[in-house]
Amino acid sequence: MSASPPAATGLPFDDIRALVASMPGPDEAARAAAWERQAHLVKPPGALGRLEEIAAHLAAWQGKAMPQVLRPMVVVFAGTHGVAERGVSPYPSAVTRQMMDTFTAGKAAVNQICATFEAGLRVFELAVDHPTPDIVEAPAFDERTCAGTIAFGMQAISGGADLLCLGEMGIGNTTVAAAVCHGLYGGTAEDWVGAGTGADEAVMARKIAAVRAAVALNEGQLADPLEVLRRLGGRELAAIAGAILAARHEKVPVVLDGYVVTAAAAVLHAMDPSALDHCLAGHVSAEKAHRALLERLRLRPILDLGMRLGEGSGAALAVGVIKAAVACHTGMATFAEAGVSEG
Ligand SMILES: O=C(O)c1ccc[n+]([C@@H]2O[C@H](COP(=O)([O-])O)[C@@H](O)[C@H]2O)c1
Ligand SMILES: Cc1cc2nc[nH]c2cc1C
Repeated sequence: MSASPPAATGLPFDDIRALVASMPGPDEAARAAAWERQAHLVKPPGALGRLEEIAAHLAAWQGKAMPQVLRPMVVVFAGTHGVAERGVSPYPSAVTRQMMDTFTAGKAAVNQICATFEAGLRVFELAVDHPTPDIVEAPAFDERTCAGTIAFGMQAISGGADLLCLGEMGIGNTTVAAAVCHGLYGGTAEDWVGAGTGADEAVMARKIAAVRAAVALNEGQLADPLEVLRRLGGRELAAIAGAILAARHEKVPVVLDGYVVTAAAAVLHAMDPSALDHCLAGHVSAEKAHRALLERLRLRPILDLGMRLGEGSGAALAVGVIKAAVACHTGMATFAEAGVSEG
């Protein structure tokens, strides 16, 4: 269930930029054919609401009028963060490996949700025993390692999935996600920091101070979104960006999980506003800034259940809705086939 840590590939940022510049667009003929079919299915037009949009989205990005979700895959990237030693989470960094063991034992929340919807689950370890440097003091990576970790994340689709759900595990990573958002979008540290796993007032104050200081350390160096990722991010965020990019090139639609995954996705969006067009937001998490971030990215969450777990749980839960959308699209009769009178 886990893979080895990222190997340094020597891939520089220019290669990542080239992959962003060469992203394929949607199959508009497949999208149009899907909407045409929806118009004839045995229901009042539009009566399946968002399910119809989801079916058309999958048609456009899988490139087939009759999309399928037979092999949904949830990929969880796990990383550790030097900044966690500043007391920005109620939990110790050791929980990251302990939770990986729990995923392997099949006993975490995401395991149960994947089993419920017959989704696969893969956990990729990203050198969990070697935290990235504290972003308040130094960049999280050098360019080669950051690009190598993005490349490593591209393996997420290697199993042949037809829908890729992205999740993460990493104590301290809601601080890192806030730093990335603050670095990309400005505002104040307070705008982007939330309670994560359940920060109290003292932890919140340390989080805000850490995010403010990390961004201040890099003042004048954050115009390039890949530099924001390199200086303020972490391994799981870099790998998630790579997975989103690889899925786009392989015609695999993506489902994003919570704030941390969306912050990683935002790096690609800042490089090219169309970079997330193949992505659905599985849910809006209870992390304070997630809703605002989704709005900024023009992503409408499928679910809004007050969850704030991470580990891909919200994206995995959305698989149930997405599977139902595809089942209706492909399995329903048309008015003519059912012999039902059209209005
Ligand atoms: O992504 C989210 O919306 C989210 C919100 C709250 C918590 N998390 C998870 O909690 C961990 C990070 O929380 P923290 O407090 O350690 O920064 C990490 O393992 C995430 O998967 C994730
Ligand atoms: C127990 C626990 C489980 C998690 N799953 C994702 N992040 C997590 C953080 C904690 C603390």
